[in-house]
Amino acid sequence: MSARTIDGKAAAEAVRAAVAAEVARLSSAHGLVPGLAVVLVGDDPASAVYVRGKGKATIAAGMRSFEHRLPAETTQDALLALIARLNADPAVHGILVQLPVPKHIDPLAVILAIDPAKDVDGLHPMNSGRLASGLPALVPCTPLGCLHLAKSLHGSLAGLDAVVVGRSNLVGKPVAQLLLAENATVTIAHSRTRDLRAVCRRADLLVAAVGKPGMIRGDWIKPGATVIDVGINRVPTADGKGRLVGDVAFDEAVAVAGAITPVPGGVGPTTIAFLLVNTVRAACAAAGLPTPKI
Ligand SMILES: NC(=O)C1=CN([C@@H]2O[C@H](COP(=O)(O)OP(=O)(O)OC[C@H]3O[C@@H](n4cnc5c(N)ncnc54)[C@H](OP(=O)(O)O)[C@@H]3O)[C@@H](O)[C@H]2O)C=CC1
Ligand SMILES: Nc1nc(=O)c2c([nH]1)NC[C@@H]1CN(c3ccc(C(=O)N[C@@H](CCC(=O)O)C(=O)O)cc3)C=[N+]21
Repeated sequence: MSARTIDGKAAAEAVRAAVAAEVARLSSAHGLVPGLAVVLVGDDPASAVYVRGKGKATIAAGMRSFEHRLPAETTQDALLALIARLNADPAVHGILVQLPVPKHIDPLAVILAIDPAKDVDGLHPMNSGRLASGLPALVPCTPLGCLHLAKSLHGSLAGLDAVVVGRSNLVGKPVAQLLLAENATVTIAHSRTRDLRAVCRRADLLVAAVGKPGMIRGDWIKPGATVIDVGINRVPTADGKGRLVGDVAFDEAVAVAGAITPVPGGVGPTTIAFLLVNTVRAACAAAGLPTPKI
């Protein structure tokens, strides 16, 4: 049996079309044009892939895009000063600082500097705390994408055994919170988990967010399970260009799983789509308008 491949690109296009329609309505009815500022300090391979897709998608949805590419030597003070300017800029409704930042910059200081109302990455403790407490919040985009794909496949996730491998604040923990809110029975695994293979094999829904190419093997997957592969890893190829692979050994997993997201073309495009959604939500909240239904 071969798993169904989940088409993240098509799912993302549908979300982006809904965003574009909402942006058109906001701009004609309220003169509101949502704006997203993206800050990249230095370079990181996964961030480079993300930045490539984001600017284009923002413009295509009818929104404003403000890109700030800073050299790797940028000081923390200079970065915090830029964030303060973006916090104060009424044309900017969403701020995203690409992670990781260079070693001499404290990522927590950066996250705490962002106005929680503009925190479209959902990383500020105000937002992660609200998510954990079941209150309305800006939620990280990749977890929103994962949930969107899982729900479009399963409808209800209630009672499913879900295993999330990875516990970062950006992906693992918020994915687990969203799954819990959907009434799945959630296990969070990490680098200290004993017998990870056995833990993964219990999962009806397996989310891999580790950053290790092909770490999750075919025999770690329960036959028929749904596999959501968040990993974005660039591996070398003979032609020197390199290619993107996920955290799941796709060729093995596809023979066992019921459904699986590919890399590229799975979770990645939905991350970008939900970044636009979060920016529209933040813009509406800033303008005192109700949360749009997208
Ligand atoms: N598709 C998309 O849109 C996005 C993709 N990504 C990609 O997803 C991946 C994960 O990102 P992110 O969460 O930010 O990464 P982090 O490096 O912050 O977290 C990785 C997590 O994986 C765990 N881990 C590492 N090694 C192992 C192991 N051998 N066994 C079990 N668990 C392990 C770590 O455990 P511990 O806590 O114990 O150290 C940690 O919790 C990366 O490839 C990243 O590029 C990220 C964001 C968006
Ligand atoms: N503050 C912060 N928030 C993030 O959400 C964040 C980050 N920093 N740093 C880097 C990682 C990585 N990430 C990706 C998002 C989309 C694709 C994406 O669109 N991928 C396409 C790739 C298409 C291509 O090949 O270009 C796909 O998977 O199909 C990739 C990677 C977000 N991240």
